[in-house]
Amino acid sequence: MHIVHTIAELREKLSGFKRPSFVPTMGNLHDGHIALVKQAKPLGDVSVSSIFVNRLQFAPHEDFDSYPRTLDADAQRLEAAGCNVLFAPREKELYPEPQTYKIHPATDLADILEGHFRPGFFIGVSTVVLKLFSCVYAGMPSGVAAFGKKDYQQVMVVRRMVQQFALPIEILAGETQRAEDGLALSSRNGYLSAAERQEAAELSKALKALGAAAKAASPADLPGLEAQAMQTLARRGWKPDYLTVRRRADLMPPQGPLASEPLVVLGAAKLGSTRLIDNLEI
Ligand SMILES: Nc1ncnc2c1ncn2[C@@H]1O[C@H](COP(=O)(O)OP(=O)(O)OP(=O)(O)O)[C@@H](O)[C@H]1O
Ligand SMILES: CC(C)(CO)[C@@H](O)C(=O)[O-]
Ligand code: BAL
Repeated sequence: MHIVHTIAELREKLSGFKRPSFVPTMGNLHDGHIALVKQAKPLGDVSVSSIFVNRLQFAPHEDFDSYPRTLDADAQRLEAAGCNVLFAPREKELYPEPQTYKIHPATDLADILEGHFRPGFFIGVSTVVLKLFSCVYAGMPSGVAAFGKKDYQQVMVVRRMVQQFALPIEILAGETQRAEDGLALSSRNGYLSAAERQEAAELSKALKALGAAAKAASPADLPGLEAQAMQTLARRGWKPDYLTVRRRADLMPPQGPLASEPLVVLGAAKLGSTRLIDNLEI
């Protein structure tokens, strides 16, 4: 595996290939990331991953500074997974000057849920993803990029961007990899104390319970069920941002009979100072 830190080196290592399979990450890799690399690899002719903690998508009070940076261990895991090129740019390489040209996904999709609770988040994500895409795919006839369903809304925002800019990139959405107790794997799980780690599986349990209750309900019942689910977590010491049942197609609240369209239950909540997100398709 080649480890490259500049765009020029990346392009040099990719010259001669026609269809990169790419997994962008912020590093501190776990089995969720590795599963994405393994799923995407057979769909392209060279496997590329990036590690870049993107300041643009963090609000000033968020965890940009404390985000775990574990490049050596990450490189070992990627090499074992069959990655061919690891792109790990320094901040000055990707942002040599303040990034004043930004992608503003000003849509219903990007302003709700995560976009509501983390204003600016999808601007930062879309901007860096487009920039990473341009580093990896420039001059390529096609490509594939893999994102995890754990960040459900992020996959949808990226898909929409790829469609609106007519990028020749296929977006693969990988299933959420979980610990045995159901907790979605996430780099931020590393912030949890031992007691919090035990409690953390309650988020996926709450989504499951809300999904089961929603199946037997009508749309008018949903706000009450969602409020109950948030209260249950709050009583256990969580600070929930949202637990909600949405249409998979556009993440809007369902209008018609709940059995008639594909739905997803999404949640975000803070346990101590750690904010976790998860979701479950029902
Ligand atoms: N448990 C998981 N299963 C599948 N894909 C995942 C999982 N966790 C993260 N991913 C995906 O890996 C890619 C890189 O994510 P990132 O580096 O932010 O990791 P993360 O664990 O989600 O970190 P964070 O704790 O910051 O949310 C994203 O597409 C993300 O959706
Ligand atoms: C897609 C991404 C790498 C952009 O920084 C990040 O949002 C992530 O790791 O999910
Ligand atoms: N995994 C999504 C990136 C973030 O939370 O900043």
